Amino acid sequence: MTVSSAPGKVYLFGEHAVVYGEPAVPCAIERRATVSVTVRDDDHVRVEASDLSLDGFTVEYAGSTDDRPDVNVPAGLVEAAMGYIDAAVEQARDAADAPDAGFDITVESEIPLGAGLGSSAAVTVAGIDAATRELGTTLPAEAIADRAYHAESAVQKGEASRADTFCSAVGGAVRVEGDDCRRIDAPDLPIVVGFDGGAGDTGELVSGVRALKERYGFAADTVEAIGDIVRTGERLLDSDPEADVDEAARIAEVGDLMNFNHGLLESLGVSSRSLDSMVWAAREAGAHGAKLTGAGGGGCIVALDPTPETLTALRFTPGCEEAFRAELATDGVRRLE
Ligand SMILES: Nc1ncnc2c1ncn2[C@@H]1O[C@H](COP(=O)(O)OP(=O)(O)OP(=O)(O)O)[C@@H](O)[C@H]1O
Ligand SMILES: C[C@@](O)(CCO)CC(=O)[O-]
Ligand SMILES: [Mg+2]
Repeated sequence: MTVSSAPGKVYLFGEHAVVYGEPAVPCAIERRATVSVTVRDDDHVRVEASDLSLDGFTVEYAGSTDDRPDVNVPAGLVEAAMGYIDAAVEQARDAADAPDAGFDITVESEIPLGAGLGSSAAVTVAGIDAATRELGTTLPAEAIADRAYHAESAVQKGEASRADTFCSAVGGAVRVEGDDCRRIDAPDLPIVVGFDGGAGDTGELVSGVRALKERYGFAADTVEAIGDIVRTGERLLDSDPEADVDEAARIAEVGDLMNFNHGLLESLGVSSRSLDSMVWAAREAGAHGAKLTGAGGGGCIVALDPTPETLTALRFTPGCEEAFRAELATDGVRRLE
C-alpha cells in the first residue's frame, strides 16, 4: 500500500481571473487530503470516500465505468462526485504505462468539499502521487502538479487553471500565471478561515464569470483589474523584510488589496449572502482584510488578523458554521507510506 497526502489552499488574491491568464497567489494550508492506494490483481477500481455524502447518503463505490455505486442518488451527482478520483486513476495509469491497473483506494480528508479550500486539487494530487508510486513510478512534485492540472481540467470541462493543483503539489505560497508556476516567499500571515457549511460548484461558477466577461466589456475589465490587484499584491509580499517597511503596515496593505479583490469577485457574481456576512463580520472585528476564497458561491472566506478578534466574531456570526486559524503548509504532497 502507498499513502500520500496533499494540502488545501486559500487564495490571497486572483481566483477566477487566473482562469483567463491573469496571475494569482494561493497559499497552501495545513488541512490535508490523504489517499491510500493498493494495487489489485484485476482492472477494477474500488473507492471508499466516507466524506462524500450526497444529501445524507454516504457513497461507497466501485470506480470502473461499468460498476457504479448502488445508491439512491442521481447518476449525475455520483459522476460529479467521483470524477476527480477517476481522472487521477487515469493519470496514474498513463504515467506508469499500466492502462489496465486496478486499485483499492481510500480517501480521507480534513478539507471541506466544494468550499473554496481546494479539496478537489488535494484529492487529485494525493491520488495521482499514491497510485503512481504503487505502480513503481515516483514523479517529482512538478510532474504530479502537471498531471493533476490535466485531471482537474478534464473534470471541470476545461475550466481550470494550474493554480490549485500546483499549490497543493508543491506547498507554500505560489504564483501562477498561465503555464508559469512558481513558489514565492511570503511573510508569515495571520490567516483566519470562516466556513458557512455550504459549497459552490466550481465548474458552474467559472462558466458564470466567463459568460459575464463575454457579454460585458466592463466584466472583462473587472477580470483585468483583479490581475492588477495581484501584481500589486505580489510586489508587497516580495518586499525585503529587512527594508524599512513596517511588517504590520505591509500585512495591513495586503488586507486592503484582499478587500478590493472581494468587491470585484462580488461584482462578478460569485459571492453569496453568507460569504458577504462573514467578510463583514471579519472586517468589523478589525481584520486587515477579508475575501471569499476559491470558486465562491458558498463555502469559505479568508481574513488576516493576528488577534483573536476575527475568530471570535466569526464564531458568533449567523451563517458561519466553523472558524479556524490556518497555518501555511510549507510541504506540498507528502509521501507517508
Ligand atoms: N474527501 C473527498 N473524497 C472524495 N472526493 C472528494 C473529496 N474531497 C473533494 N472531493 C472531490 O472534489 C469535489 C469538490 O471540488 P470543487 O472543485 O467543487 O471544490 P473545492 O476544490 O473544495 O473548492 P475550490 O475549487 O473552490 O477551491 C467533490 O465533489 C469531489 O468530487
Ligand atoms: C475559480 C478558480 O480560479 C479557483 C478555484 O479554487 C478555478 C481555477 O483556477 O481552476
Ligand atoms: Mg476545486
